[in-house]
Parts: sequence; structure tokens; C-alpha cells
Amino acid sequence: MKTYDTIIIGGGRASSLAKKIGALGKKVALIEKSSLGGTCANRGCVPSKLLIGYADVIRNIQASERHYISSKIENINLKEIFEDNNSFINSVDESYKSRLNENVDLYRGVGYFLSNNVVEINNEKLTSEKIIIATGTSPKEPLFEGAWTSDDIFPLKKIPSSISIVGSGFIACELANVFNALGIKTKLLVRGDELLSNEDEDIQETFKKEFSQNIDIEFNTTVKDAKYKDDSFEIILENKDKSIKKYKSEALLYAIGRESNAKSLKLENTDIEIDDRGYIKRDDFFETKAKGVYVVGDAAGEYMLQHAAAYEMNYLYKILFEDKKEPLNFKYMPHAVFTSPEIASVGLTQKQAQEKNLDFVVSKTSWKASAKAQAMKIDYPFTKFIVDKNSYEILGCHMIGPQSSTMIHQVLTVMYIDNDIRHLKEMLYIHPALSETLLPAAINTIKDIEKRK
Ligand SMILES: Cc1cc2nc3c(=O)[nH]c(=O)nc-3n(C[C@H](O)[C@H](O)[C@H](O)COP(=O)(O)OP(=O)(O)OC[C@H]3O[C@@H](n4cnc5c(N)ncnc54)[C@H](O)[C@@H]3O)c2cc1C
Ligand SMILES: NC(=O)c1ccc[n+]([C@@H]2O[C@H](COP(=O)([O-])OP(=O)(O)OC[C@H]3O[C@@H](n4cnc5c(N)ncnc54)[C@H](O)[C@@H]3O)[C@@H](O)[C@H]2O)c1
Repeated sequence: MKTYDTIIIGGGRASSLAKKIGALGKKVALIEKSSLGGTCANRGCVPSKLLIGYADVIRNIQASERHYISSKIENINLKEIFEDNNSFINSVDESYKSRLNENVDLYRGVGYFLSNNVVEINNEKLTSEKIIIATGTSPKEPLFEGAWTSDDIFPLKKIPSSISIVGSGFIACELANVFNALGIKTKLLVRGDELLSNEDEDIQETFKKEFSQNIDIEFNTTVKDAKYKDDSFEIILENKDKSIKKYKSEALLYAIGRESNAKSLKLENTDIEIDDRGYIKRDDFFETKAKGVYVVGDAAGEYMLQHAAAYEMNYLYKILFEDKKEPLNFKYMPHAVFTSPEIASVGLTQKQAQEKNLDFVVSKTSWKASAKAQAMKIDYPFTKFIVDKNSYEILGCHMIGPQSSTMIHQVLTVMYIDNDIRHLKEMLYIHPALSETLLPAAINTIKDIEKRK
């Protein structure tokens, strides 16, 4: 049996953690069953955002008429686009591997527990007083044979001429935007009548209106049957009103959520407990029910976001190696949806603030006061603030419009340092940068609070 200072199971974001611990001169065993870099780098955030880069250029060209410029896309070289993306994906493992140091022993294969502090990998037994589980999630399986999940398009083996995407969350909307922009006939199949149902209702409403202008969406529908025959699916949809629709689509992709990878860990050999969704339980210091065994990132089933996973892993490092004594408390977890239109959000939605019976004001301010925003010649972008009436604390902020994911960082900074919306009113803005749109948004909110005092 080999003894290590730390064993890490799952080499996604945690491969950086392995490198950091190795740099302290400690021996680390890093166990990865697939490609280093995990979901985000190989089949998630990065390759999907690289594709969104192409989609953004196409959307701008398509919208040029707004600026009295006639333009026509002559050709979209799908082969080059996907080859580029595939070659990035093919480089990820090597790139992560090259960053590891001599103290990290990389084991390739599925790691699992024999007991609380013994892990088996490829018939070798490893032990450590510190074991970190960072095994992430996998896509929920498609309901029909031959259908894809997002894992099947990163890398993409065959470019379809048409694709149907089931789902209405982050992945379905981001990918529908990409495929549609690239000129691949795209249909989004939604079982209810909402898109991005976790967003604030005002954001959802504007998003649905704008997004539907580009994307062919079938709401209130279920795939009753899908048979792959002669290079395409024959899809039968049953709508809520029981009507039936039949059509063909070359590809069918399911983006209906993700599930825990905990099953592969043989946790029945340990004291580690899982919750009713199959995610590993932990305390405030990321420790599972087994002493010295920790769980971080998607494997804990809390946020499913790369920035959350990265933050947690850095924090665990501080707990284990830098004497950090306080638990990590994410008061505000931001996210963005990289679609067209783009959304960014942090904190409570209006509905959540109401459910919590908080004493708050809501403001919704168009970006149109800014010349830079006017220059974009689009009407819908706005910022919505939900702010505590007594303390001026920002409880939630929701944006929809170009570069929202960047713009929201100004709000995040205030929330992080000293959460009081009055800072956004008092600070100096470069005129007429897009961020300046936060000034009237803050002024409106504060005016509203003061009116009610
Ligand atoms: C299409 C898509 C787009 C996304 N876009 C974004 C985005 O824009 N922004 C964002 O914040 N998040 C995004 N995410 C989510 C993000 O990818 C995850 O939150 C992040 O990857 C979680 O990191 P992790 O290290 O916890 O897990 P993972 O990256 O999933 O890593 C877990 C690793 O563990 C390995 N593993 C599992 N079980 C075992 C075992 N028993 N033995 C050995 N190895 C094992 C897996 O092979 C994997 O490499 C996206 C996800 C997808 C699917
Ligand atoms: N920009 C980002 O940060 C980003 C991008 C992509 C993914 N992610 C992460 O990846 C996670 C997974 O993304 P996702 O889109 O798969 O999950 P999701 O939870 O965002 O959305 C899943 C959707 O599928 C629908 N659904 C579930 N079962 C269904 C069924 N049987 N038939 C039809 N529809 C069904 C749900 O109603 C929901 O709208 C997200 O939670 C997110 O944290 C983040």
C-alpha cells in the first residue's frame, strides 16, 4: 500500500489543487478516469464558449441592418470551426498534465474506496489522511438510443445539418443559440412554457421574447418517440393539447440536467453519506462523514459552476494547508448565461425575496440612458435591483443585455467589499461606458427607498 500526503479523486478543476499541494513539497496522488481538466475544459464551459465566439460574430453581422449596413454571410466554414474546437479539446489533457509537478503521481483510471482512508485504483491500494473527492457530474442520459448529450459534441465527430435539443436550461439555450447561429437547422423542445426558469421573472420574460426571434422553439411538448434511421431521427412530439407532430432531425441532443458521479466511488465501503439526489454530504468545512475525506466542486451538488468549484478548492487548500478557521459562506453566487441575449445574475430573484418576506424595493432600469447602450440600437437591455429598504444591501441584481456577464462584476465588487447600493451612486463612472448604466439604476433604486421612508 502506498501512502500519500493527499489523494485527490477527480482531475477536473482539482488538478490545479493537486499542483498547488505538490508545490508545497507534499506527495499527491491524482486519480482521473478520463481527460485532465474535467468537464469545464474538455466538454463544458471552455469549448462551448469558444463556439459562442463564432455565434456572437454571426449575430452581429445578422443584425447589421439596425445600423443601416447591409451585409450577407457568404459562407460559414463549419468544418474549420469544429476542427478548431476539436483540436482545442484534444490539447487539454496534455496541457493540464504538463502543469503538474514531480510531487504529483497521476493515476489513470476509476478510483474508488475500499474503506474510509483506502482507495483502490488499477488494483493498487493507496492511503492518506487527507482524501479529496472532486468527481463532478455527468449528463443525464438521453431517453432515446442514438441521441446525444453535450458530451457527444465535445469533440463533435459529424456535423449535423439539423439538430433538435431537449431542455430549457443553461446548456440547451446556450447550445441552441450556437447551432442556430452557425446555420444548422435547430429546434428547441421545451416540456413547459418557460426558458431558464430559475432566472428572475422579468429576465425570463425579456429573454423568451428576444431568444424566440432567432430560435425555433416548440413549447409544451414531449418527445414521445425518436428512431434513428437512414442518418436521421424520426421524431414524434406529443404536445400538451395531445396533438402529435412528426418531423426529421439529423441529431437529437438531450440537455436535461446532470447527475452525481458518486456511484463509481463505492461509498458503501465507507461512512460517507449521500443526499437524496445522490450527491455527497459534507459539513461547513467540506468534510464528509468520514474523517479526513473532503468533497468539493460539482460532486457536492450545490452550485454546478466552475467558478464555485474553483473557489471551493482554493478555500479547502487554505483550510488544510494555511490554517483557515472559518467556514466558507457563499452569500452571493453569481452566474451568467452566455446566450443571445446574454444574462447575468446574482442573489435573490424578486420572487425569492417575496417568499422570504424581506423588506425590499425593486427597480428596473433600461440601459438606454447611456450613449454606448444607445449606439447598440437595441431596446431590451435592463438592470434589475432588489435592495433591502432599511440597510441598502443589494439582495439581488439581474441584467440582460450585451456583456452582462462582464458588467455585473462591478455590482459583485460592491457586494463583496461593502454591500451598500449607495456606493454605486457615489462612485465615478467613465462617460459614456456601458457600465455607466449602473448609475441611473442605483439612483432610481435609492430614490425609491428614500420615498418610502
Ligand atoms: C456544456 C457545459 C457548459 C458549461 N458552462 C459553464 C460556464 O459557462 N460557466 C460555469 O461556471 N460552469 C459551466 N459549466 C459547469 C462546469 O463545467 C462545472 O461546474 C465544473 O466543471 C465543475 O468542476 P469539478 O472539478 O467539480 O468537476 P468536473 O470538471 O466534472 O471534474 C470531475 C472529474 O472527475 C473525474 N471522475 C469522476 N469520477 C471518477 C472516479 N471515480 N475516478 C477517477 N476520476 C473520476 C471525471 O472524469 C472528471 O474529469 C458547464 C458545464 C457544461 C456541461
Ligand atoms: N453559463 C453557465 O454557467 C453554464 C452553462 C452550461 C451549464 N452550466 C451548468 O451545468 C448544469 C447543467 O446544465 P443543464 O442545462 O443540463 O441543466 P439545467 O438544470 O440548467 O436545465 C435542465 C432543463 O431540462 C429540463 N428537463 C429536465 N428533464 C427533462 C425531460 N425529461 N424532458 C424535457 N426537459 C427536461 C428542466 O426543466 C430544465 O429546464 C447547470 O445547472 C449549470 O450549473 C452552466
